[in-house]
Amino acid sequence: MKKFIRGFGYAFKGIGYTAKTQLNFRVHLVATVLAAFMGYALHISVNEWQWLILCVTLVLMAELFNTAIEFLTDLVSPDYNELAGHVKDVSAGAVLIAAFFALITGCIIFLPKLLALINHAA
Ligand SMILES: Nc1ncnc2c1ncn2[C@@H]1O[C@H](COP(=O)(O)OP(=O)(O)OP(=O)(O)O)[C@@H](O)[C@H]1O
Repeated sequence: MKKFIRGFGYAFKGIGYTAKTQLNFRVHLVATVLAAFMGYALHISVNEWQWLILCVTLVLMAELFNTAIEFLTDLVSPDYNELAGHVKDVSAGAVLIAAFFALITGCIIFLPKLLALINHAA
């Protein structure tokens, strides 16, 4: 049981280290807080909350894996190596796809509500 709880500590340590060292991860955390605030303010449905939570999970997971891959690449290939470059580029591509999915989902959920709000105010 102690080992199981210690595992959580290591996981939080990894997330904390990523937040401390990676600007992109911090940007995604801020975007998460903003999306949650907008979801609350615009009264999105349970279904929409589920999509939002899926987006946040995908993006943060992709960013954590990308960071781990970057660290590992720097460890095994500190000098310039074409393959090491490809490894990092492919990994960054995965984050981009997750972020793009989140952006499109965010537009689908929030744009109609924001437009309705603007129309109502006009
Ligand atoms: N060892 C290397 N060999 C060849 N190309 C590399 C190497 N390290 C990085 N690159 C190239 O430089 C790009 C940026 O790498 P870098 O390690 O700076 O990552 P980053 O995305 O800027 O993340 P961070 O700012 O967190 O370090 C990579 O995507 C890759 O194209």
